[in-house]
Amino acid sequence: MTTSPGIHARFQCHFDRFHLNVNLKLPGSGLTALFGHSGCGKTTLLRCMAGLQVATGAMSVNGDEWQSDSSSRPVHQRPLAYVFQETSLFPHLSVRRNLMYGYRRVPQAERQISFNQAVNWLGLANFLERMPAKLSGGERQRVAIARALLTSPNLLLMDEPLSALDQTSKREIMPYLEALRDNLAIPVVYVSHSRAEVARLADHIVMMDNGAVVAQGPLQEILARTDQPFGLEEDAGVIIEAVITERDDQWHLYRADFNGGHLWLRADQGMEPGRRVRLQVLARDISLALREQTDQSIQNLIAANVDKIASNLRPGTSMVRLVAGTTPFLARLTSRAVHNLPIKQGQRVWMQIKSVAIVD
Ligand SMILES: Nc1ncnc2c1ncn2[C@@H]1O[C@H](COP(=O)(O)OP(=O)(O)OP(=O)(O)O)[C@@H](O)[C@H]1O
Repeated sequence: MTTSPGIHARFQCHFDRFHLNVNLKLPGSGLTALFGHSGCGKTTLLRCMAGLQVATGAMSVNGDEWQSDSSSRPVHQRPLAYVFQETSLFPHLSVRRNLMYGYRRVPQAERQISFNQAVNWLGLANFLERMPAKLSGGERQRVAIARALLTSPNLLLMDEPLSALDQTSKREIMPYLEALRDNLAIPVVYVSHSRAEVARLADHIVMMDNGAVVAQGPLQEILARTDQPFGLEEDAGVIIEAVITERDDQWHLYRADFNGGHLWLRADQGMEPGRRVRLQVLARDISLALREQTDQSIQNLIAANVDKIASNLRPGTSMVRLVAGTTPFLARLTSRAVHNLPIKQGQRVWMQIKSVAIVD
């Protein structure tokens, strides 16, 4: 097992009718999502990482070996924190005392996150004297995450932390999770089967099926693959990192710049220039033209190079991977359109983008 940076996780474990067999190298920072259908083994993999599930294999986190073929540290000797679907706050302690519980046990010299930092990141300043029963589900989960961070872990594991929350609470907690993703120095491994959560939060994605990894890599790259894991061609689409640069009050539009051009979008909520957003562009919402056609209704026209064409994934349908600047896109076309235009690898084309949505 290597002691190089990043997370190395190689596990094999067997239940009656289920086999987990993975060998992963994940980034040593940022948020990695474990994504896949119910029962594919996400929780089992997380439990193997934590040492909660006995498995053969090896595990190291940024050079620190937790498990090898000859030895395995028990869970309490692995410097990690685990956040579950359901929070387990002490009901008889205030938020402040819940937070202090783990914090006090970490020697001062080993504390990586200060009390105030955790309180600020999770927006808890106004709740510190409240009892858990007086908090909403989302607020309780924010306390649970802060409490986990205050134990100064080297790895944060989160198992569907939003799945017990209603839609409103999910919306409220999202910006806090985004802030964590952007501020935490330690890696986060986050289990989810929600595409929306993964699209919004993940830097890196591991797609699992039946106990095995079917694809893994940076979110943008994986979503822009022409061969869609799980046969998701119908919903195929890319996520783009962009910055709002302009608000057009006359037409109620926002301009979002990304590496490769800019897109105009409508948004329900008010946004100030400078705000970073993730945008979703579906493959079925992009058509291609060989010239810039301004005499039509689609306003988002982006020049791009054809990188790859996957023909007849389904009868009569082709998936075209394009790159504008450094940003990949997917366009789903009929194979006849690809043939008749024709669209060829390496060609310069214009993408006509019918719809762009902010991921929220
Ligand atoms: N202790 C166990 N004994 C026997 N089978 C188990 C045990 N734990 C999990 N399994 C089985 O292993 C498979 C993977 O379960 P796991 O909970 O890891 O899936 P998951 O992807 O996290 O699913 P979900 O999204 O529904 O939480 C399932 O078929 C499950 O029934």
